[in-house]
Amino acid sequence: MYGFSAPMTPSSPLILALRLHNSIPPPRFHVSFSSVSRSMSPAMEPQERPQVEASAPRSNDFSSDGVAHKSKVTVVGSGNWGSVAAKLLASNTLRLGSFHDEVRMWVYEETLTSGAKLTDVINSINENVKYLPGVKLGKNVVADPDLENAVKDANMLVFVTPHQFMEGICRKLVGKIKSNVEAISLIKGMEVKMEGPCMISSLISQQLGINCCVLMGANIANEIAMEKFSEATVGYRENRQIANKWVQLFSTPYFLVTAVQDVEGVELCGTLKNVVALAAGFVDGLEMGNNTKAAIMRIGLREMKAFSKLLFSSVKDTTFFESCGVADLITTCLGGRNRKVAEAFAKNGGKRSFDELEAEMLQGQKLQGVSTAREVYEVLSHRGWLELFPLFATVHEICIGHLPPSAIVEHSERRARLSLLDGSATQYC
Ligand SMILES: NC(=O)c1ccc[n+]([C@@H]2O[C@H](COP(=O)([O-])OP(=O)(O)OC[C@H]3O[C@@H](n4cnc5c(N)ncnc54)[C@H](O)[C@@H]3O)[C@@H](O)[C@H]2O)c1
Ligand SMILES: O=P(O)(O)OC[C@H](O)CO
Repeated sequence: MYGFSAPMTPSSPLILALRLHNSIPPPRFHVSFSSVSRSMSPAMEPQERPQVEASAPRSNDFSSDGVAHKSKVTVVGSGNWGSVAAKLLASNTLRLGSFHDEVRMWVYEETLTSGAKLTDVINSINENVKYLPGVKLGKNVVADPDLENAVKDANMLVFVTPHQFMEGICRKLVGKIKSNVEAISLIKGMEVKMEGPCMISSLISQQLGINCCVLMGANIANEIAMEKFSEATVGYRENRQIANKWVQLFSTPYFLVTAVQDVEGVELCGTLKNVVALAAGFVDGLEMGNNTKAAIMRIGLREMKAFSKLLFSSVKDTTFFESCGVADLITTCLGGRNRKVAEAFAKNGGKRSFDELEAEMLQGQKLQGVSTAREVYEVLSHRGWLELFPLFATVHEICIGHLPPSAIVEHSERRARLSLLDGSATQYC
């Protein structure tokens, strides 16, 4: 079987409740690879019901001679989430007439312990044995170790690498992509430059001169790989039609995507929750219990909102109630990698470094929270805001060994003067 063999039955209570609220498309389960028929498969109707695919011609782009062109999708990245993203996209490019079937996936090449190249293995058994073992990606996913070659024909670029590698990747892509490319970033992180913080979507837009949306949410990749029901949020700047196209390209019966016009709010939620997840992991490692963890999550959410609104006055309160906000915070603090490694860090009394624990526990997968905590701390100290964000500041100081893990509670208890933050904010980057 291939494609939509969702584990939830069409009559499961959750699916029924969601459908009653008109927020989930009707079931199209058990579509096999061979039986996918463009003319017969109905258009996906995600929550905000984009009409891109539903309206008569199936293609979106037309040349001057009126000939329709199909969009080509490339995924830049092939880690745990990158591989799942490729799987999601590949099931939809087969189904939607306005996309080429093939989804190209750029792989940061490595040699496996067997001596084989990761790319060769992915292409021969259709599985990313290192970052997503046991899951077939779809036969239309093609792994490519050559970055330039992977992007050269793409109209739609999906960026999903750990954030620390994006600056170098963008530098390599300058002048190598088509002029009409649309991009989306699934990357949870930011850069801090001399001028101030720079979100990864802005880095992509500025370095490559292209529009870039974001997709964030309560999305532990391994669960989505198993086709368990999840939600996600697309953040867009102005072009609603492009946002709809991304919603359509990612939506499946088990992956429900909603678009909101708040690119910075969505991206900051996805970025900052990783810092709170470290705090939650410290609490778990110290066995402080659920009430303490809930308190830390609440304080963290308050700091996420205040920090986001201080950086970008356009950030909307409602964004924090989308999947990218409170839902992602909860799932990451319960089951994410940042939480898990922070728990081990606290259990070891801070004596083993995050780098060491990451290498041992994640085997090549990367944490985003530790570097994000440092980046946030840089912004806070630059702007004189350290006192206003005790949880964010304390997480960084614990990570670098200046404070013990137990400080997470002692220091986060200090009353933050967040009422001071309800002022206007300047837009940076
Ligand atoms: N895994 C998840 O559950 C999940 C869910 C949502 C969002 N995200 C976000 O997606 C982004 C990517 O995470 P992931 O889970 O796909 O990756 P990962 O942590 O599983 O894997 C690390 C990836 O980095 C690559 N890499 C290593 N060194 C590199 C280099 N020098 N240059 C370029 N690439 C290099 C590796 O080949 C591998 O593909 C992160 O921002 C993460 O926060 C992850
Ligand atoms: O495993 P983490 O901590 O990187 O979090 C994964 C995702 O961001 C959860 O949505």
